[in-house]
Amino acid sequence: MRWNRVVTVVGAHAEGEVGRVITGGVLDVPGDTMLEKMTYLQAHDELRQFVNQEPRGCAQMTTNLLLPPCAPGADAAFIPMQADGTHAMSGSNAMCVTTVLLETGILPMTEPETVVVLDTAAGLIKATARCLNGKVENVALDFFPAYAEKTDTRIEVEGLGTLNVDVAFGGVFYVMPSAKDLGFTIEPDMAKDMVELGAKIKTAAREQISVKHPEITQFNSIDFVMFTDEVVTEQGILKNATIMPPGRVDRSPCGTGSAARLAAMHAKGQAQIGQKFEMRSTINSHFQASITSETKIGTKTAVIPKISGRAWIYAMMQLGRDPSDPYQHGYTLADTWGTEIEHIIGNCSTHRSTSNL
Ligand SMILES: O=C(O)[C@H]1NCC[C@@H]1O
Repeated sequence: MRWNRVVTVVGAHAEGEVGRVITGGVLDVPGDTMLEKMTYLQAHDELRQFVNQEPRGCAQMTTNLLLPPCAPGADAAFIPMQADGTHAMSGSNAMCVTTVLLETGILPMTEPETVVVLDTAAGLIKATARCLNGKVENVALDFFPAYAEKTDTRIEVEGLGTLNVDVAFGGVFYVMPSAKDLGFTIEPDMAKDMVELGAKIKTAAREQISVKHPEITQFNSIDFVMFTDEVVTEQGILKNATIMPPGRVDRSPCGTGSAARLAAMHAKGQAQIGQKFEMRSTINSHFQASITSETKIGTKTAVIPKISGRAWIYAMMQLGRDPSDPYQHGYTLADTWGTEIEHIIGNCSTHRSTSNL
């Protein structure tokens, strides 16, 4: 075998959402902060294309690049790379990264509890892993501040008319329509319909609502639509369905989406500090969610969410590239990758990358 590129990847999922972790083959990324490193990767897309695009990847997953931390006091850092690009933070992926770090021994595991501080482009995340007999049984994430940009705001959506939505930041910006307002409940057989509805709602929201994080001004666009639903409201059992490019449903209850939802609920007086919620996904997996305290982002009232869930390792793999492979950067096609992203076929990448990653 004569590969000219090899990347070691650990396959993991958190409550059903795949978050693979690159543990070898990439030394570092230029930048003095994780925000700068994320920005570099957004401009030099080769690594993401190599690991996420066909034949080595697929649209329904994230590949997380594990890096040394930049922030003092952090133990590790990660950057989520998804089908539409590189993002600042991800809850289900933070659970996968923490589980991989401890179960593969990159960081020492202590029982019954190990704390891992993760550095991300959106800020520091304290991950508390409950460990038993070498297994990470649960990862509780103490998020950075989440806040509601708008609550109960109306948008006009093609084919749907006027829709009431919340918009909030939980690590990325979410627009959150209620499934009930649209006449459905979040169930597996609604996945395709939610993807189609989500595309229209995201277009409308991006056109009609402007967002800008008060402190990290680079965060200035709505990334995901997350449909919200109630299962048993009185018991705090809720449902989330995050629609991700190029057109698929998050298999987890969505950590950053749950954080954003808690911020919107708190702003509307529907969630109090310490109140516990169970966030369920379209496949009925679940996160535990609560607000630990209130804070400020600039002049905006914000909350500190705590989101916890389980992750499992399912594979150890090496991804490689033969010099004669005509698809050095991989490829995508609209049948499964949709039309929102630019398709790359053949030996060239749309971003003629100068990166040496
Ligand atoms: O849990 C989360 O925050 C992630 N799950 C997929 C979409 C988000 O990145």
